[in-house]
Amino acid sequence: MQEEKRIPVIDLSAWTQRTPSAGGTTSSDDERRGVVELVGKACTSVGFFAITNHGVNSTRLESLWQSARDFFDLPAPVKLQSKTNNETEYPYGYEQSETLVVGKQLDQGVKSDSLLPPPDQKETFSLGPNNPLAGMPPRRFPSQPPELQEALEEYFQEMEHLATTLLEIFALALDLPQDWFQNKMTRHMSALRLLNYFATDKNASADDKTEIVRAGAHSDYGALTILKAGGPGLQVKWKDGEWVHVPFMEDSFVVNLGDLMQRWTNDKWVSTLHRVVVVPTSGADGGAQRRQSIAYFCNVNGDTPVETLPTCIDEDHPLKYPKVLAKDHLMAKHLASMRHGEPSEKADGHDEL
Ligand SMILES: O=C(O)CCC(=O)C(=O)O
Ligand SMILES: [Fe+2]
Repeated sequence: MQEEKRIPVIDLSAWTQRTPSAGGTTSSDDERRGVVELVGKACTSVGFFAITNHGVNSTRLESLWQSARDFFDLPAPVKLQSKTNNETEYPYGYEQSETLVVGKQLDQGVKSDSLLPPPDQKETFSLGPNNPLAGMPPRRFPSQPPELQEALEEYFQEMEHLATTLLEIFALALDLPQDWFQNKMTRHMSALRLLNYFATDKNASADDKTEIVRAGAHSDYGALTILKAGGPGLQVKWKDGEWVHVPFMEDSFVVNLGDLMQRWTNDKWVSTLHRVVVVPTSGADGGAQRRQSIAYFCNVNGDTPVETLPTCIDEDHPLKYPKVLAKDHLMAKHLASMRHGEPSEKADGHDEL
Protein backbone atom coordinates (compact mmCIF):
# COMPACT_ATOMS: atom_id res chain seq x y z
CA MET A 1 0.00 0.00 0.00
CA GLN A 2 1.29 3.46 -0.85
CA GLU A 3 2.19 5.62 2.12
CA GLU A 4 -0.17 8.53 2.65
CA LYS A 5 1.69 11.83 2.27
CA ARG A 6 0.10 13.86 4.99
CA ILE A 7 1.37 16.05 7.82
CA PRO A 8 -0.31 14.84 11.03
CA VAL A 9 -2.55 17.20 13.00
CA ILE A 10 -2.31 16.59 16.74
CA ASP A 11 -4.75 17.90 19.36
CA LEU A 12 -2.65 18.95 22.37
CA SER A 13 -5.55 19.57 24.75
CA ALA A 14 -4.65 16.60 26.99
CA TRP A 15 -1.41 18.46 27.73
CA THR A 16 -2.49 22.09 27.62
CA GLN A 17 -5.82 21.95 29.45
CA ARG A 18 -4.87 20.02 32.53
CA THR A 19 -4.70 22.61 35.30
CA PRO A 20 -7.54 22.43 37.83
CA SER A 21 -8.33 26.11 37.14
CA ALA A 22 -9.17 25.30 33.53
CA GLY A 23 -12.65 24.06 34.38
CA GLY A 24 -11.55 21.36 36.79
CA THR A 25 -10.92 18.82 34.06
CA THR A 26 -7.75 16.84 34.14
CA SER A 27 -6.88 14.66 31.24
CA SER A 28 -6.41 11.01 31.79
CA ASP A 29 -2.98 9.45 31.60
CA ASP A 30 -4.22 7.50 28.60
CA GLU A 31 -5.08 10.66 26.68
CA ARG A 32 -1.73 12.18 27.45
CA ARG A 33 0.07 9.00 26.47
CA GLY A 34 -1.91 8.98 23.22
CA VAL A 35 -0.50 12.41 22.36
CA VAL A 36 3.03 11.23 23.16
CA GLU A 37 2.61 8.34 20.75
CA LEU A 38 1.29 10.52 17.93
CA VAL A 39 4.13 13.02 18.40
CA GLY A 40 6.74 10.25 18.48
CA LYS A 41 5.35 8.81 15.25
CA ALA A 42 5.34 12.21 13.52
CA CYS A 43 8.91 12.93 14.62
CA THR A 44 10.10 9.57 13.28
CA SER A 45 8.27 9.70 9.97
CA VAL A 46 8.26 13.31 8.72
CA GLY A 47 9.61 15.57 11.49
CA PHE A 48 6.61 17.89 11.06
CA PHE A 49 3.18 18.08 12.65
CA ALA A 50 0.47 20.68 13.18
CA ILE A 51 -0.95 21.30 16.66
CA THR A 52 -4.39 22.43 17.74
CA ASN A 53 -5.55 23.37 21.27
CA HIS A 54 -1.99 24.52 21.88
CA GLY A 55 -2.87 26.87 24.75
CA VAL A 56 -1.19 29.95 23.21
CA ASN A 57 -2.90 33.18 24.28
CA SER A 58 -4.75 34.45 21.21
CA THR A 59 -4.69 38.12 22.28
CA ARG A 60 -0.90 37.97 22.52
CA LEU A 61 -0.67 36.31 19.14
CA GLU A 62 -2.96 38.87 17.52
CA SER A 63 -1.12 41.85 18.97
CA LEU A 64 2.23 40.57 17.72
CA TRP A 65 0.70 39.78 14.35
CA GLN A 66 -0.65 43.30 13.95
CA SER A 67 2.40 45.12 15.28
CA ALA A 68 4.69 43.00 13.10
CA ARG A 69 2.57 44.01 10.13
CA ASP A 70 2.78 47.68 11.14
CA PHE A 71 6.57 47.34 11.49
CA PHE A 72 6.98 45.84 8.01
CA ASP A 73 4.74 48.61 6.60
CA LEU A 74 7.17 51.30 7.79
CA PRO A 75 9.41 53.03 5.24
CA ALA A 76 12.62 51.11 4.50
CA PRO A 77 14.96 53.67 6.14
CA VAL A 78 13.07 53.30 9.43
CA LYS A 79 13.25 49.49 9.32
CA LEU A 80 16.92 49.65 8.44
CA GLN A 81 17.60 51.37 11.76
CA SER A 82 17.03 47.92 13.25
CA LYS A 83 19.56 46.23 11.01
CA THR A 84 22.66 44.98 12.77
CA ASN A 85 25.96 46.38 11.60
CA ASN A 86 27.90 43.49 13.08
CA GLU A 87 26.44 39.99 12.64
CA THR A 88 28.97 38.42 15.00
CA GLU A 89 28.24 40.85 17.80
CA TYR A 90 24.48 41.05 17.34
CA PRO A 91 23.07 38.27 15.10
CA TYR A 92 19.48 39.57 15.27
CA GLY A 93 17.45 42.55 14.04
CA TYR A 94 16.00 43.48 10.65
CA GLU A 95 17.08 41.86 7.39
CA GLN A 96 15.98 42.81 3.92
CA SER A 97 15.47 40.29 1.18
CA GLU A 98 18.55 41.25 -0.77
CA THR A 99 20.76 41.24 2.30
CA LEU A 100 19.70 37.78 3.42
CA VAL A 101 22.58 35.45 2.76
CA VAL A 102 22.09 33.05 -0.08
CA GLY A 103 23.49 29.59 0.26
CA LYS A 104 23.50 26.54 -1.87
CA GLN A 105 20.51 25.76 -4.04
CA LEU A 106 19.23 22.43 -2.94
CA ASP A 107 16.93 21.74 -5.82
CA GLN A 108 19.71 20.25 -7.89
CA GLY A 109 18.84 19.99 -11.52
CA VAL A 110 16.59 23.04 -11.47
CA LYS A 111 19.52 25.43 -11.56
CA SER A 112 23.05 25.06 -12.82
CA ASP A 113 25.53 24.20 -10.10
CA SER A 114 27.46 27.39 -10.70
CA LEU A 115 24.47 29.65 -10.14
CA LEU A 116 23.29 30.87 -6.81
CA PRO A 117 19.55 30.73 -6.23
CA PRO A 118 17.67 34.02 -6.22
CA PRO A 119 17.41 35.66 -2.81
CA ASP A 120 14.37 34.81 -0.75
CA GLN A 121 11.45 37.13 -1.40
CA LYS A 122 11.11 38.23 2.19
CA GLU A 123 12.14 40.53 5.01
CA THR A 124 12.57 39.48 8.64
CA PHE A 125 13.06 40.78 12.16
CA SER A 126 14.72 38.53 14.76
CA LEU A 127 15.03 38.69 18.52
CA GLY A 128 17.11 36.62 20.93
CA PRO A 129 16.55 35.49 24.53
CA ASN A 130 15.99 37.81 27.44
CA ASN A 131 18.40 36.06 29.81
CA PRO A 132 21.98 37.39 30.09
CA LEU A 133 23.07 33.89 31.17
CA ALA A 134 22.20 32.64 27.68
CA GLY A 135 25.41 34.29 26.54
CA MET A 136 23.69 36.31 23.82
CA PRO A 137 23.71 40.11 23.60
CA PRO A 138 20.95 42.20 25.23
CA ARG A 139 17.84 42.61 23.14
CA ARG A 140 17.38 45.59 20.81
CA PHE A 141 13.84 46.61 19.92
CA PRO A 142 12.61 48.82 17.09
CA SER A 143 11.23 52.11 18.41
CA GLN A 144 8.27 51.88 16.03
CA PRO A 145 5.52 50.84 16.25
CA PRO A 146 5.52 51.54 20.00
CA GLU A 147 3.51 48.43 20.93
CA LEU A 148 5.90 46.03 19.16
CA GLN A 149 8.30 45.61 22.09
CA GLU A 150 5.71 44.42 24.57
CA ALA A 151 4.06 42.22 21.96
CA LEU A 152 7.40 40.55 21.18
CA GLU A 153 8.22 40.04 24.87
CA GLU A 154 4.85 38.50 25.65
CA TYR A 155 4.72 36.25 22.61
CA PHE A 156 8.25 35.04 23.33
CA GLN A 157 7.04 33.95 26.78
CA GLU A 158 4.10 32.11 25.22
CA MET A 159 6.52 30.26 22.99
CA GLU A 160 8.84 29.40 25.90
CA HIS A 161 5.88 27.89 27.66
CA LEU A 162 4.67 25.89 24.66
CA ALA A 163 8.22 24.69 23.92
CA THR A 164 8.50 23.42 27.52
CA THR A 165 5.33 21.36 27.07
CA LEU A 166 6.48 20.01 23.71
CA LEU A 167 9.85 19.03 25.16
CA GLU A 168 8.10 17.13 27.98
CA ILE A 169 6.15 15.23 25.34
CA PHE A 170 9.35 14.69 23.33
CA ALA A 171 11.16 13.32 26.39
CA LEU A 172 8.44 10.72 27.01
CA ALA A 173 8.31 9.84 23.31
CA LEU A 174 12.05 9.15 23.52
CA ASP A 175 11.62 6.93 26.61
CA LEU A 176 13.28 9.52 28.84
CA PRO A 177 11.92 11.04 32.07
CA GLN A 178 9.38 13.80 31.39
CA ASP A 179 11.63 16.54 32.80
CA TRP A 180 14.73 15.39 30.91
CA PHE A 181 15.07 18.61 28.86
CA GLN A 182 14.23 20.93 31.76
CA ASN A 183 17.77 21.64 33.00
CA LYS A 184 18.89 22.08 29.39
CA MET A 185 16.53 25.01 28.90
CA THR A 186 17.39 27.24 31.87
CA ARG A 187 19.64 29.53 29.77
CA HIS A 188 18.29 28.63 26.34
CA MET A 189 19.39 30.42 23.17
CA SER A 190 16.02 30.40 21.41
CA ALA A 191 15.14 33.07 18.86
CA LEU A 192 11.94 34.56 17.51
CA ARG A 193 11.65 35.66 13.91
CA LEU A 194 8.96 37.76 12.26
CA LEU A 195 8.71 37.15 8.53
CA ASN A 196 7.07 39.12 5.75
CA TYR A 197 6.97 37.63 2.25
CA PHE A 198 6.35 40.24 -0.40
CA ALA A 199 3.25 40.16 -2.57
CA THR A 200 4.02 38.97 -6.06
CA ASP A 201 2.45 39.82 -9.39
CA LYS A 202 3.85 36.69 -11.01
CA ASN A 203 1.44 33.90 -11.60
CA ALA A 204 2.75 30.67 -10.19
CA SER A 205 0.71 28.75 -12.68
CA ALA A 206 2.21 30.59 -15.66
CA ASP A 207 4.55 27.65 -16.00
CA ASP A 208 3.06 24.86 -14.01
CA LYS A 209 6.34 22.98 -13.77
CA THR A 210 8.24 25.67 -11.89
CA GLU A 211 7.13 26.77 -8.46
CA ILE A 212 7.93 30.32 -7.44
CA VAL A 213 9.94 29.97 -4.29
CA ARG A 214 9.56 32.57 -1.54
CA ALA A 215 11.95 30.90 0.91
CA GLY A 216 14.48 28.37 -0.35
CA ALA A 217 14.75 24.76 0.77
CA HIS A 218 16.39 24.40 4.16
CA SER A 219 16.22 22.52 7.39
CA ASP A 220 16.18 24.32 10.74
CA TYR A 221 19.22 24.07 12.98
CA GLY A 222 18.11 23.71 16.54
CA ALA A 223 15.90 21.50 18.66
CA LEU A 224 12.46 22.41 17.33
CA THR A 225 10.61 25.22 15.58
CA ILE A 226 7.11 26.49 16.34
CA LEU A 227 5.65 28.27 13.33
CA LYS A 228 2.59 30.47 12.98
CA ALA A 229 1.84 30.98 9.31
CA GLY A 230 -0.63 33.45 7.88
CA GLY A 231 -1.42 31.48 4.77
CA PRO A 232 -0.61 28.42 2.69
CA GLY A 233 2.69 27.91 0.90
CA LEU A 234 4.85 25.87 3.28
CA GLN A 235 5.99 22.57 1.77
CA VAL A 236 8.08 19.69 3.11
CA LYS A 237 10.20 17.37 1.06
CA TRP A 238 8.95 13.83 1.34
CA LYS A 239 11.41 10.93 1.40
CA ASP A 240 10.68 10.20 -2.27
CA GLY A 241 11.61 13.77 -3.24
CA GLU A 242 8.09 15.11 -3.72
CA TRP A 243 7.22 18.50 -2.20
CA VAL A 244 4.12 18.10 -0.03
CA HIS A 245 2.04 21.04 1.20
CA VAL A 246 1.67 21.52 4.94
CA PRO A 247 -2.07 22.05 5.46
CA PHE A 248 -2.88 25.62 6.41
CA MET A 249 -5.28 25.82 9.33
CA GLU A 250 -6.30 28.89 11.29
CA ASP A 251 -5.75 28.45 15.05
CA SER A 252 -2.96 25.97 14.63
CA PHE A 253 0.82 26.02 14.76
CA VAL A 254 3.25 23.91 12.79
CA VAL A 255 6.00 22.20 14.77
CA ASN A 256 9.11 20.79 13.15
CA LEU A 257 12.35 19.30 14.34
CA GLY A 258 15.73 20.90 13.76
CA ASP A 259 19.09 19.33 12.91
CA LEU A 260 20.21 19.25 16.55
CA MET A 261 17.30 16.99 17.47
CA GLN A 262 18.02 14.69 14.52
CA ARG A 263 21.64 14.39 15.65
CA TRP A 264 20.69 13.92 19.30
CA THR A 265 18.39 11.04 18.33
CA ASN A 266 20.94 9.32 16.09
CA ASP A 267 18.75 10.13 13.04
CA LYS A 268 15.80 8.25 14.57
CA TRP A 269 13.90 11.53 14.43
CA VAL A 270 14.15 13.65 11.31
CA SER A 271 14.80 17.30 10.53
CA THR A 272 13.15 17.67 7.16
CA LEU A 273 13.85 20.04 4.28
CA HIS A 274 11.11 22.60 3.78
CA ARG A 275 10.47 25.73 1.71
CA VAL A 276 7.81 28.34 1.06
CA VAL A 277 6.29 28.68 -2.40
CA VAL A 278 3.82 31.08 -3.98
CA VAL A 279 0.30 29.75 -3.94
CA PRO A 280 -1.46 31.77 -6.63
CA THR A 281 -4.63 33.59 -5.79
CA SER A 282 -7.49 33.18 -8.19
CA GLY A 283 -7.88 36.95 -8.66
CA ALA A 284 -7.56 38.64 -12.04
CA ASP A 285 -3.96 39.71 -11.46
CA GLY A 286 -2.94 36.10 -10.89
CA GLY A 287 -0.45 37.20 -8.25
CA ALA A 288 -0.01 36.11 -4.70
CA GLN A 289 -0.78 38.06 -1.60
CA ARG A 290 1.73 39.11 0.95
CA ARG A 291 2.34 36.34 3.47
CA GLN A 292 3.28 36.85 7.09
CA SER A 293 4.60 34.27 9.53
CA ILE A 294 6.28 34.04 12.93
CA ALA A 295 8.87 31.37 13.67
CA TYR A 296 10.17 30.48 17.13
CA PHE A 297 13.42 28.55 16.97
CA CYS A 298 13.78 26.65 20.22
CA ASN A 299 17.42 26.05 21.11
CA VAL A 300 18.72 24.50 24.31
CA ASN A 301 21.38 26.02 26.62
CA GLY A 302 24.55 26.68 24.63
CA ASP A 303 26.70 24.62 27.00
CA THR A 304 24.54 21.48 26.71
CA PRO A 305 26.71 18.52 25.72
CA VAL A 306 24.70 16.92 22.94
CA GLU A 307 25.50 13.27 23.20
CA THR A 308 23.42 10.68 21.36
CA LEU A 309 20.52 9.57 23.51
CA PRO A 310 21.10 6.05 24.82
CA THR A 311 17.48 5.21 23.97
CA CYS A 312 18.29 5.79 20.30
CA ILE A 313 21.24 3.39 20.07
CA ASP A 314 20.93 -0.34 19.56
CA GLU A 315 22.46 -3.11 17.47
CA ASP A 316 20.67 -1.98 14.32
CA HIS A 317 21.31 1.70 15.01
CA PRO A 318 24.91 2.11 16.14
CA LEU A 319 26.21 5.45 17.38
CA LYS A 320 26.75 7.90 14.50
CA TYR A 321 27.78 11.22 15.99
CA PRO A 322 30.42 12.35 18.47
CA LYS A 323 29.45 14.60 21.36
CA VAL A 324 29.08 18.30 20.49
CA LEU A 325 28.24 21.38 22.53
CA ALA A 326 24.88 22.82 21.45
CA LYS A 327 26.39 26.25 20.82
CA ASP A 328 29.17 24.79 18.64
CA HIS A 329 26.59 22.93 16.57
CA LEU A 330 24.59 26.13 16.14
CA MET A 331 27.66 28.16 15.25
CA ALA A 332 28.78 25.60 12.65
CA LYS A 333 25.34 25.78 11.01
CA HIS A 334 25.38 29.55 11.17
CA LEU A 335 28.79 29.73 9.51
CA ALA A 336 27.77 27.21 6.85
CA SER A 337 24.77 29.39 5.96
CA MET A 338 27.07 32.39 5.54
CA ARG A 339 29.29 30.58 3.01
CA HIS A 340 28.24 31.19 -0.55
CA GLY A 341 28.17 28.38 -3.04
CA GLU A 342 29.85 25.70 -0.98
CA PRO A 343 28.00 22.44 -1.09
CA SER A 344 26.52 21.59 2.24
CA GLU A 345 23.90 18.95 2.55
CA LYS A 346 21.34 21.04 4.32
CA ALA A 347 22.43 24.64 4.06
CA ASP A 348 20.54 27.42 2.37
CA GLY A 349 20.45 31.12 2.82
CA HIS A 350 18.78 30.64 6.11
CA ASP A 351 20.00 31.80 9.42
CA GLU A 352 18.36 31.44 12.75
CA LEU A 353 20.90 32.14 15.45
O1 LIG B 1 7.24 31.12 6.83
C1 LIG B 1 7.15 29.90 6.85
O2 LIG B 1 6.07 29.33 6.68
C2 LIG B 1 8.38 29.05 7.11
C3 LIG B 1 9.54 29.78 7.67
C4 LIG B 1 10.72 28.90 7.93
O3 LIG B 1 10.75 27.74 7.59
C5 LIG B 1 11.89 29.44 8.66
O4 LIG B 1 11.98 30.67 8.84
O5 LIG B 1 12.74 28.63 9.06
FE1 LIG C 1 12.42 26.72 8.52
